[in-house]
Amino acid sequence: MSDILDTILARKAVEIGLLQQRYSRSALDALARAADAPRGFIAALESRAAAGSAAVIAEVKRASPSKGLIREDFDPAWLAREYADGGAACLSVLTDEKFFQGHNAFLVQARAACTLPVIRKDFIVDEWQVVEARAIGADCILLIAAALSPARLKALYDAARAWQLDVLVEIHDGDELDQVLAAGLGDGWLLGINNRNLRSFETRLETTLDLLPRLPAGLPVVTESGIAGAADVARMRAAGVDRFLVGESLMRQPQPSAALRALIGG
Ligand SMILES: O=P(O)(O)OC[C@@H](O)[C@@H](O)c1c[nH]c2ccccc12
Repeated sequence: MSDILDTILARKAVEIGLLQQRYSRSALDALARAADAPRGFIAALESRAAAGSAAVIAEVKRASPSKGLIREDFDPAWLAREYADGGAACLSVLTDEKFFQGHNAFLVQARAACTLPVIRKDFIVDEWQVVEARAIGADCILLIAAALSPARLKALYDAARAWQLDVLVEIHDGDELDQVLAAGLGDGWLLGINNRNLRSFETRLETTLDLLPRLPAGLPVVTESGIAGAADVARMRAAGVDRFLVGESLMRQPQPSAALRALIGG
């Protein structure tokens, strides 16, 4: 049976074809070379965590397949300034147009409005999308284990590192964790555990908590999705998780800066 992830990946194959029609590879490479230098996504996150604070990647997310439209008044530059003001370590910007109502331009606008590093949140399955990410100014990319064979994960990771991009590798269960660890990635990546199942949309914070005993010591982990407030942050921090990716609960607030400050706490 075909689920939402398969549907999204089928659309990505079309978009990659369009990208390859719009640019020659040498033209896309030239844009990527001309882009602003990467800001150091992992370094920014790690310095916040090392300082003993909750390190939050705050997400610019207008809509999602599971929630529909999340925020009516949507201004990526304003949101970026709110998130920076509220103490975000990094930003995440959805660039997928069809399923999340995102846009490459939103990443450009958000990044230009602050000094924080930005991850391009999309479904990357091809090297051209990695180069496109650098061309629009991304500092980090997401690679989703459920969408990639181990060999492709490694190839895309290597491509990202060659462009000085950091990588957030997302898993959702123990099998995906084993695959990622077996892929033999070097440095320059972080592990993300998505509490939301991309196939069923079920969101459980136990997804992160249950996987913790299986993680290699010293591997930094980001808990993603379903963080609704300060109580969830406290619960995670009590279990030793200090890095967070938060979208919806901040996007629904009239003043995201204040909401983020409350989430991070003292
Ligand atoms: O809005 P939430 O529940 O705070 O979740 C944010 C982020 O984790 C979620 O948007 C996400 C995690 N992994 C993804 C992969 C693709 C698209 C979106 C995502």
